[in-house]
Amino acid sequence: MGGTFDPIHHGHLVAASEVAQSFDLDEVIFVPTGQPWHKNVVTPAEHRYLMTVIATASNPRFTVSRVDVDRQGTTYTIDTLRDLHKERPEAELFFITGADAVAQILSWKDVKELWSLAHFVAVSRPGHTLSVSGLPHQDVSLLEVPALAISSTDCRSRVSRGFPVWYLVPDGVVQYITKHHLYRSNA
Ligand SMILES: Nc1ncnc2c1ncn2[C@@H]1O[C@H](COP(=O)(O)OP(=O)(O)OP(=O)(O)O)[C@@H](O)[C@H]1O
Ligand SMILES: O=C(O)c1ccc[n+]([C@@H]2O[C@H](COP(=O)([O-])O)[C@@H](O)[C@H]2O)c1
Repeated sequence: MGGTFDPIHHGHLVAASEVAQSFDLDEVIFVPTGQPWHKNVVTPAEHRYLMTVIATASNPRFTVSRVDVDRQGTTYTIDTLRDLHKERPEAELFFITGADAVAQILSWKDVKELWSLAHFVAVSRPGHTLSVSGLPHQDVSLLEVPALAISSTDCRSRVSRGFPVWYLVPDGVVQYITKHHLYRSNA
């Protein structure tokens, strides 16, 4: 599951858990982005990576990969999948996205090659229509997951306005945000 994870929240974790269960996955690898081309991310990748490690630590099926954080330059999923294939040549890869992300997928780099590297699973998300219209049906599955209207944007905004994010993100992530003074002034 790729994401900016700025910060990781319970919407991400529930989506990953539901896909793991429904597709009988051995492992869910969370892959925090380095610098995505489509977002102006100001929080250093190392903070986003560590929050993802903290959030996933209690689930033995969840792991976190540094492939995107450690690669120089802009993050593209085509590179993420190539790197994961090199690391795990025997693995059958699934890439988990939300309804909003999959709706943009035709604009992603080397999209035609993406389908040969992984099966894509798009999960429902409040406020977004889940659709595979225009996408190769054999390569993309849809999954309805419990609706959690949580976004990282809203979490950042709440922290910057002095509102709590308890129960929107895991407790350890709240503590990390507080300790490192994240999101105090940016929404
Ligand atoms: N509440 C949610 N329910 C289902 N999927 C989600 C949810 N939040 C995020 N996702 C999906 O998780 C992946 C990573 O999301 P991302 O890290 O960009 O979080 P975000 O909440 O969308 O962030 P931002 O608000 O900064 O855009 C994306 O594919 C996104 O669609
Ligand atoms: O490869 C691309 O061109 C591309 C464009 C937009 C998003 N992605 C990936 O989609 C995942 C979710 O992105 P985001 O912005 O919702 O965090 C993340 O792993 C991004 O690297 C990838």
